[in-house]
Amino acid sequence: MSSETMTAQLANDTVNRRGLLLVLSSPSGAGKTTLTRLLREQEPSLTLSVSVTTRPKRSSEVHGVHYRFISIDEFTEMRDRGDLLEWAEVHGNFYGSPRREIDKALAGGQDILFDIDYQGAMQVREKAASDVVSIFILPPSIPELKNRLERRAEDSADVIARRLSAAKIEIDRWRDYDYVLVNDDLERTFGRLRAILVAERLRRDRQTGLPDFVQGLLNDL
Ligand SMILES: Nc1nc2c(ncn2[C@@H]2O[C@H](COP(=O)(O)OP(=O)(O)O)[C@@H](O)[C@H]2O)c(=O)[nH]1
Ligand SMILES: Nc1ncnc2c1ncn2[C@@H]1O[C@H](COP(=O)(O)OP(=O)(O)O)[C@@H](O)[C@H]1O
Repeated sequence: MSSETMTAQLANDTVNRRGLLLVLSSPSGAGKTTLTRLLREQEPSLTLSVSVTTRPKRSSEVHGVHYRFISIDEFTEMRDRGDLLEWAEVHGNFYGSPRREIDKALAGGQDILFDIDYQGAMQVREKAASDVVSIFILPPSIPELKNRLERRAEDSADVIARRLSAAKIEIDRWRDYDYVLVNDDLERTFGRLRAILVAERLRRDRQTGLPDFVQGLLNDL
């Protein structure tokens, strides 16, 4: 990821800034897909990194929108060609973030949203540390996490059991993230998520156009 591609002018900003990579992780059922959907509706300038996965499609999912559903052979080929920025095995399936779409979005000066697990979050951070903002979503309680997985009614009982048992290892990774949100009330959590995005976009180091902008102000004094 060259710094040149990251400094493109971002729409609606007075001052040029670098794009950022917003990484959301959580144990299954805590609400990251819901929060991602809300962010995409209300922050259209944010580009979602659509992952490839070998997991079967859920009935609510659309190929190319939520994931690109591919075979294990296709996944292995992409991975071995170096087409994935990061990849991991999660709950017995493979997932990865295609590099091409990310490079294209960054070249267009977009911020990018990743819904990936902690293994992927760590890989993205190693590759682009200063551009990553990572957020971990926790459920308000374990019974509520279980309720949400059951209410979603998209997975079989054994898949739900597998996801709940993985939650222990995932929840334990909370210290690796910049921010932690407890997703109790959805509207409140979403408000906090947006607040993080707004503040992170305004970090001094991300506003690469500031020296010129401030010089312009000084020249006019
Ligand atoms: N490392 C990595 N993890 C991913 C990727 N895409 C999805 N995941 C994670 O894989 C896990 C399972 O996702 P999914 O099958 O959609 O189930 P859900 O979390 O219950 O909605 C979640 O923790 C996702 O964040 C990816 O491209 N890379
Ligand atoms: N704050 C919340 N309060 C109540 N239900 C929620 C909340 N956030 C998400 N849900 C519901 O919980 C279920 C799991 O959420 P989802 O976004 O699919 O989780 P994840 O992507 O983390 O697995 C969905 O049915 C969703 O509508």
